[in-house]
Amino acid sequence: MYNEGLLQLENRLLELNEKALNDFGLPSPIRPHNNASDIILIRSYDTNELSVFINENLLKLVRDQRQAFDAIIDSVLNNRGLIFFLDAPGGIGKTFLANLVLAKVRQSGRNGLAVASSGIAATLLNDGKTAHSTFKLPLTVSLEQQSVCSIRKNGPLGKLLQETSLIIWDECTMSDRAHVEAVNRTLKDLRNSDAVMGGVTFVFAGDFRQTLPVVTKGTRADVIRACLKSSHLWSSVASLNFCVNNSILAKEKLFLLTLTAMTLNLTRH
Ligand SMILES: Nc1ncnc2c1ncn2[C@@H]1O[C@H](COP(=O)(O)OP(=O)(O)OP(=O)(O)O)[C@@H](O)[C@H]1O
Repeated sequence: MYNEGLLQLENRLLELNEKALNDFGLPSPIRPHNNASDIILIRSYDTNELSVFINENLLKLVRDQRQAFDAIIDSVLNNRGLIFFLDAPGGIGKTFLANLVLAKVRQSGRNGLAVASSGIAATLLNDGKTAHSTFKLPLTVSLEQQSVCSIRKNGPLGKLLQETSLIIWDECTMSDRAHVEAVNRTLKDLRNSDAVMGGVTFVFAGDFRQTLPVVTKGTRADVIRACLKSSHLWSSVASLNFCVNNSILAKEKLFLLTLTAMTLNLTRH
């Protein structure tokens, strides 16, 4: 019990700032691994469960979603390191597609990381976390500084990012581009690569029609300047556009009509 407590504490510390208990003068837990730096901050997935999930949902993809799915999976499986942006209005199925892509990549035994700009959006992704916690993003970034994330190359998180084949960043349109640029610099350094995002297949998802980055006391021009679209990285991004998902809209319309009918019935009595 005592050892289990220490293990859990140390795992959390490693996740938060890559430090072990003995870095703080506290007793170290006994681990099945040789040392704390061997811990890989990655979950192992049940491939049977993933297969069931994929089989259930792959056939549901509409044409545009399927094309996007194939393009992303092709980039991952052939190590093309392409950068995509899932461009569609809210409710059209970006998160649905993202979860399916993650399942496919994880089922193939590769690492797929899911992050989102907000905590709520992160909970909708399978094993998703916030971009801030995953990339250890600096709290204050400015476009003038060449900020990087505080991730050690030989630490567990550094190793994980070197081995990752796919990163999905949902609701990226809410993030300041300085954060995305800091991640780009960090991945290039960690993966010893000059390619954008260090050569990992990267999928941004979001909707510029929804919330944009918040710039304290900023003008409209400042907000536009903070947008991902204003970044030099944007020229490397391939947009995958979704049309309106008719089948889903039809169901939603039917649901709304049923609700309206029920409300009218209630008010009549
Ligand atoms: N091809 C599909 N088949 C069945 N259901 C789908 C499909 N695509 C999306 N959906 C469903 O539609 C709803 C909205 O999808 P989703 O949350 O992925 O949209 P989104 O584009 O990420 O929205 P937002 O930008 O608001 O986060 C969800 O309930 C999802 O399960």
